[in-house]
Amino acid sequence: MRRRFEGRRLVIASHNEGKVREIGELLAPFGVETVSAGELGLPEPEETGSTFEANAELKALAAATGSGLPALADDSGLEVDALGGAPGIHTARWAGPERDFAMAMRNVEEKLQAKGATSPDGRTGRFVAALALAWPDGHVETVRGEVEGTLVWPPRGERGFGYDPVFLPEGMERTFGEMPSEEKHGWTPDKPKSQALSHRARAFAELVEGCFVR
Ligand SMILES: O=P(O)(O)OP(=O)(O)OP(=O)(O)OC[C@H]1O[C@@H](n2cnc3c(O)ncnc32)[C@H](O)[C@@H]1O
Ligand SMILES: [Mg+2]
Repeated sequence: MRRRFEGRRLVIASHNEGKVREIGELLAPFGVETVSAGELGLPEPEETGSTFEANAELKALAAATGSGLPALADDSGLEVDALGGAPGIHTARWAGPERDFAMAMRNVEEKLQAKGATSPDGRTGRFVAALALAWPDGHVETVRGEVEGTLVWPPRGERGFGYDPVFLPEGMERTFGEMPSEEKHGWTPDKPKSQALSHRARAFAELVEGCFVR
């Protein structure tokens, strides 16, 4: 049994604007008042975990204990099969301190080229997201969502954030960078969770089942 979120206010424990926006969209139908870690002036904890789940949990717990409110964190990344699962939990770091995603996408592409990965089946990977919902008393609920796809080059589309323009989700014709965010989510609370498309929406659909009532 998951612990249910019964408050009014929830901290979105992320300093990534793109994520804060997407999580806000996913939460909107639940009538929860959200505030981001940045707006509360909470520090960005060091991500010392060796899994997405561990990093999501440490970010959520830091925000929940720092604010006295329940907090939802997301740790996510891109795993490229031909690169042995890299960049994985280091996906943000590949963009450098300036968070330069044009450079990060180029870097992934150069590594794929160096492996001779030119055909789509040599360029498979997935986006992974772990979501952790933590309470100030230290209780945490954690879920994971994944979406398989292929890496395209050159980047396509101006929407979304991060690596979205190079990620073509399986069975789709447009990259995440070309989709409006409703399509990237693929899910609203009136739909079965199997409709969720993005890693984040898949994880969220799993989490709300036990933790949120509309
Ligand atoms: O830790 P917080 O403050 O939440 O923000 P962050 O950007 O550092 O987030 P992560 O540590 O979880 O790193 C995730 C990386 O994966 C990328 N990423 C995650 N989800 C993505 C998505 O839906 N589309 C594109 N890129 C994504 C994102 O741009 C980051 O570089
Ligand atoms: Mg981070």
